[in-house]
Amino acid sequence: MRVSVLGCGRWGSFIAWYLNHIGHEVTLWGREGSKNLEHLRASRENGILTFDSKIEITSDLAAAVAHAEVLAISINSQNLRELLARLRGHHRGQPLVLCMKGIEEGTGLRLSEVAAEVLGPVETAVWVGPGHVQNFVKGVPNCMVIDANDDGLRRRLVEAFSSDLIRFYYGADLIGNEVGAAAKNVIGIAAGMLDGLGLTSLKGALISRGPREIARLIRAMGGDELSVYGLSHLGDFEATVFSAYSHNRRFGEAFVRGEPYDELAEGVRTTRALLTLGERYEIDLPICRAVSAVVHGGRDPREILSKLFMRSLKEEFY
Ligand SMILES: NC(=O)c1ccc[n+]([C@@H]2O[C@H](COP(=O)([O-])OP(=O)(O)OC[C@H]3O[C@@H](n4cnc5c(N)ncnc54)[C@H](O)[C@@H]3O)[C@@H](O)[C@H]2O)c1
Ligand SMILES: O=P(O)(O)OC[C@H](O)CO
Repeated sequence: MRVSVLGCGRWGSFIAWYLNHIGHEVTLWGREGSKNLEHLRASRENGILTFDSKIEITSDLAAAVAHAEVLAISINSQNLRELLARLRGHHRGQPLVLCMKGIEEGTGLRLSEVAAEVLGPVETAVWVGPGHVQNFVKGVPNCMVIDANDDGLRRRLVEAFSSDLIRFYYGADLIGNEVGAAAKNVIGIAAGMLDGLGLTSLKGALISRGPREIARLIRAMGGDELSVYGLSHLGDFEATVFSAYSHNRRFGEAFVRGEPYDELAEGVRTTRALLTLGERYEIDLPICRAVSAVVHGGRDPREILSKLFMRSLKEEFY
């Protein structure tokens, strides 16, 4: 399959590396002037992976799109709308594979909904689930999930992209998989905060209570609440809540320690988007609210944690 990957950061570069590794014809596009692109062009490596000579690297969006049967996109979620608007003039209806985890701030739209809003009806898949580049390039396998708004696309991609390095499952709940994947980053920030506060032992409670509030939201949005226990959310906790590689977990830890953190932590802006959805669907999201109170509201994390504990008492499952 001829695939163009749009976005040459940590994950986009990996997607290009992986698809080439399993025999697809790959072009990687990045913005002209992008440091990642320049570095990859000059050295064909990015500090974590090394590119095979067959991978084309370009800053010509029109050429990258013209070449492709499928477009895989992996950039900051909040910039997807802007990239799709640039893509509009070149797009010839090729299916999109969104390799990203977020919900649009301001609108509360899932990324597949953003794609439909900008490009009109388009076959769109999401590729989500656990995995860090550092592990994959060492040959450590993982399981992921591909879901789509079109059954044929979902099947074609799972079958074309599966290998002994990534075992893909057919996703069957686009709402649940998109919301679950985005929300795991917020749980990851909360986990990092616990690490930073010396409260790592509370992570068990976090990974039990976090999915319950996200499950209620998914159900209210028309998805299947069981999706929260699939690869896109619970299945991603080892790679996020417990991993030394997770940018979201590391952001949360650095934040409560008052240290700077420069990498992309998608959960920061997804937190706000989830609260928008919580209001829209009248679902209380206490853990998301707590993360937002600390990260956006500047509140003391210990005080916010104590408030979480002192809420009215509840049945465990409701
Ligand atoms: N296991 C997984 O599924 C997995 C793993 C890592 C990251 N991700 C997801 O991949 C996405 C990207 O994360 P990352 O770690 O690669 O981030 P990153 O910061 O390393 O890379 C983002 C890239 O997007 C580019 N970019 C930003 N706005 C753009 C625009 N408007 N047009 C073109 N390029 C633009 C940046 O220049 C950068 O190269 C996130 O949504 C993240 O959650 C998924
Ligand atoms: O490093 P993070 O927190 O962006 O997580 C990366 C992947 O989503 C883990 O599967």
